[in-house]
Amino acid sequence: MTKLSIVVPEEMLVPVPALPPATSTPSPPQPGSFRPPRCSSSANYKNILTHLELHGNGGKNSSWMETIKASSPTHVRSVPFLPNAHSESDESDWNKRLPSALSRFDEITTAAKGKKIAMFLDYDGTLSPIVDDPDSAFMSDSMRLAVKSIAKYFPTAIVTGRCRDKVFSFVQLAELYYAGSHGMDIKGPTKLPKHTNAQAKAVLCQPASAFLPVINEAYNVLVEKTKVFPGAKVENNRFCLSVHFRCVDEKIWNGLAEEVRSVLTAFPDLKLTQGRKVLEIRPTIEWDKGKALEFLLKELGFDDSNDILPVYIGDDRTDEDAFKVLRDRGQGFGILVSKFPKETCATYSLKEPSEVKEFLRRLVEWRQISLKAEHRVGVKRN
Ligand SMILES: O=P(O)(O)OC[C@H]1O[C@H](O[C@H]2O[C@H](CO)[C@@H](O)[C@H](O)[C@H]2O)[C@H](O)[C@@H](O)[C@@H]1O
Repeated sequence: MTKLSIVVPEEMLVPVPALPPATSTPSPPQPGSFRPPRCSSSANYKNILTHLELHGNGGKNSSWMETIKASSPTHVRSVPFLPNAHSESDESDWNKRLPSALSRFDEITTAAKGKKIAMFLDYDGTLSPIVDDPDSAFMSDSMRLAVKSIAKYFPTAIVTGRCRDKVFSFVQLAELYYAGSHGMDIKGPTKLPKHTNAQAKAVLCQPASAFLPVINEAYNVLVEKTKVFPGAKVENNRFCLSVHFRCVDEKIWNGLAEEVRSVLTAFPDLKLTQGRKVLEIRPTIEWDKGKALEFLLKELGFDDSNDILPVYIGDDRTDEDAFKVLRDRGQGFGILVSKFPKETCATYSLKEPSEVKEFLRRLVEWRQISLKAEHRVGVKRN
């Protein structure tokens, strides 16, 4: 029997006990809220829960806190019924299941021949390494240059759980699309790159704007109520909130989660999910990074086009919604940033932000070479 080891990553944890999982029926749409044509997020979330249940991490007896303790991304955890787990063959199994986008680079560029690449990039854990202080998750200059170069050749969007203005202050590239608040706040480039049209510049999509008052109210209450938990930090991401517990003593994680849950009982239009040592609070509308990806493809004029190759790179559970959209469309590739095996709808993997940078650089190089070749052919013909 093949031995298998698995890391239960931070973002694949079961939701806080007693909260409705993401599969629950959302509240009726609020005035002005946007109902997208199709939704895929809950299905994927259900898969993850099923996975956790299958492997003994989501069972009723295991507490939320125990699950979190076992979830550090550097913590290799054996599947209970397959003991003595981690081995070199595990790594090669993982590489076979989700090959490196760098080692399979030629496969990707072959698929891109005759098509236009559209690049979608998550921020935290993808373009910047995970750090303790969310306000200090800066992007390196070399990463900024790599993203700037990619945007010269391909339409490029940042798709993040962060507030759009905040992520812009980190990235500082006006030629990109930005989809903040898990895709609930989308804006087109303010500086027009060569490949975009004038229409794209005016893009603005805010499907959760009707929820702003309730989100702000919940933010104020959460700031007050979490003050007694040293290290806890509430981040206002405009159309969603984050309660960070990375710097909270794990002995009080459970208490903090209970407090957040208790606050949310007064806000039935908000739901709670979980990311990398963060509790995420957002409106109950059916909108996620996958919906944002579909919206942007449409805005770019590629909705029904076979001439597009969308590439989405991300590290978080929330990015799975976008990976799934690509998989369901049979179009483009999801690239998961992770050093460890995870359940995923992505096609390829990259280990960390430095590999993301390397991948972006190689793509730029490939594009420059193919443009030169196209130019030479054009000159010969004329
Ligand atoms: O969609 P993303 O761009 O991946 O944003 C998801 C959350 O990212 C940030 O939190 C995460 O990164 C922090 C900085 O490295 C880290 O301290 C935290 O523990 C991580 O959860 C961001 O602060 C959140 O608001 C986003 O929801």
